[in-house]
Amino acid sequence: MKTFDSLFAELTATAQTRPEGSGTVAALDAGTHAIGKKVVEEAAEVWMAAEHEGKERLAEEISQLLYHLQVLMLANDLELDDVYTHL
Ligand SMILES: N=c1c2ncn([C@@H]3O[C@H](COP(=O)(O)OP(=O)(O)OP(=O)(O)O)[C@@H](O)[C@H]3O)c2ncn1[C@@H]1O[C@H](COP(=O)(O)O)[C@@H](O)[C@H]1O
Repeated sequence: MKTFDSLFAELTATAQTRPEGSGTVAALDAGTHAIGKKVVEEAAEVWMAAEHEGKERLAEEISQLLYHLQVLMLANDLELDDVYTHL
């Protein structure tokens, strides 16, 4: 099963190797403004799922939010430790 750290390692490699058809590469090319909008959209979907859609949908929406947060980290040259130091 993927974890937060293993997904970040995968996305870091994806950003470097830039495989064709990667949504991550497309998002990174679109830039921080576009990624930030996606983060806000996914956060709203997390909120709605928590209120109305049940645990399974909530877990799915949270996974998408975590993904987009990681893309935002990569777009801004943040490492996991830059975040973990504040936990
Ligand atoms: N975990 C994810 C992941 N979570 C969410 N997403 C993206 O976020 C979108 C969220 O879906 P929504 O239904 O909320 O959005 P949508 O409006 O239907 O879709 P869009 O029109 O916004 O793309 C998905 O369509 C994906 O584009 C993800 N994209 C990729 N990953 C993983 O990231 C890795 C690299 O992926 P690629 O860069 O695509 O190769 C792989 O392990 C993937 O599994």
